Amino acid sequence: MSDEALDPAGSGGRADSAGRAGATSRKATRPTVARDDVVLEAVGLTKHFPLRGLRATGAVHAVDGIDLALRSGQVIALVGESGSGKSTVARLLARLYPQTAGTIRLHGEDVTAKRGAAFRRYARRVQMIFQDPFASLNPVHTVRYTLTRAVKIHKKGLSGAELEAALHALLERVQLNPDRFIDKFPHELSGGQRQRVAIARALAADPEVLLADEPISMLDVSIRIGILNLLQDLRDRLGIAILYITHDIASARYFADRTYVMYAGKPVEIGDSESVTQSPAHPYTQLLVRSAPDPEDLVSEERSGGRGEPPNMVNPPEGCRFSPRCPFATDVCRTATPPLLQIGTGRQVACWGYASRVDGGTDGLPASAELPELGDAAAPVTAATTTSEVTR
Ligand SMILES: Nc1ncnc2c1ncn2[C@@H]1O[C@H](COP(=O)(O)OP(=O)(O)OP(=O)(O)O)[C@@H](O)[C@H]1O
Repeated sequence: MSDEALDPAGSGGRADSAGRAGATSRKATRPTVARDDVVLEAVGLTKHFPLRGLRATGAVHAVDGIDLALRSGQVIALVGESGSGKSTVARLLARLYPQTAGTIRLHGEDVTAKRGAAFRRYARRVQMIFQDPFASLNPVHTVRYTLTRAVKIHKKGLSGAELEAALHALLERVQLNPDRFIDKFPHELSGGQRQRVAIARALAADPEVLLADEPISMLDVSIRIGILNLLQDLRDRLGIAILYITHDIASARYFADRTYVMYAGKPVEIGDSESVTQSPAHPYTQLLVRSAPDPEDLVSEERSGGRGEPPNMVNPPEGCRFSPRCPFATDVCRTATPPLLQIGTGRQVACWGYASRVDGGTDGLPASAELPELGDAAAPVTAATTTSEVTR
């Protein structure tokens, strides 16, 4: 089934009067935030999963000390290959896992110890959208049932015409025609339509933050852009802060305001998406960009790539975790962990190759003789600079 049944009017124009389910309750539950205000913040967020088994010792270092600030009306992309810790970051922010270390703050308030009603209040403000819309909707329930349940959890006491209006408003908000879709079962919907219903269910909570974990990767290529456009619309109209998790740096450029490139549980490059994708500074980002043959092409089935060893996350490499795969690595890269260095407005890179160029000199950084020679950050990556390729 195609997505042609979408309401082409987008219902966006009606959204403020009808499209926000329970607009009055929004006022009651949601603090007023200005566009670009920090809504959700992680500081030093870390997750180590202890190995299980009789003789097992150690832990998987899934996420190691990430700082992240999600702002109202902004999309941040977390990009990286499989196993780099992207989903774990989203699950930590959703409080589905306890963190090993670090703090999560909502509007500046530490939420890491919240339980019971306080946790439930947090959970409704920070909603997750999962990768697989086929698994995330119960096949025995209609769209009406699924959305009614979500609305009633978050807006107790709604019934009759008010409830019906709220359900219609939610479907309109995700650009599905309510009359056509409200009584459908999941098997009667396309993947894109199911993902829209899953997004509508998340919106029932009137969230301030959406954590979208690869929301398009399981969808037919022809409908991916439609879902990204919908999320963009929610960002713009409702000012929702969005964390967008993806393997695909090309879609990050299209969709995200800022991009964080993750490698082996750590961010290695951060900046506005245009700069990160057009002039990647970190050798790993260069490799990712290189593996996306056409940055304009959001609908490819697969990116090129194949060779290259992902790091051991139980005993991550010493120093820079990318050093075993990096064509520029020197001794310092293999022994000392590079900090995130400021390399321009809003841009940071964790690479010793930039240590001699950062503002404020090189105090505390290795002597320049020890540092790797990197090419111009803006220079295109060539085969000669690429010894391995990302696996996905
Ligand atoms: N519940 C868990 N228990 C143990 N290890 C886990 C658990 N969840 C994730 N990991 C490990 O943590 C590391 C990071 O996994 P994560 O799923 O966050 O990466 P990812 O970048 O999202 O990968 P993918 O794109 O494949 O989902 C991996 O080595 C993974 O095997």
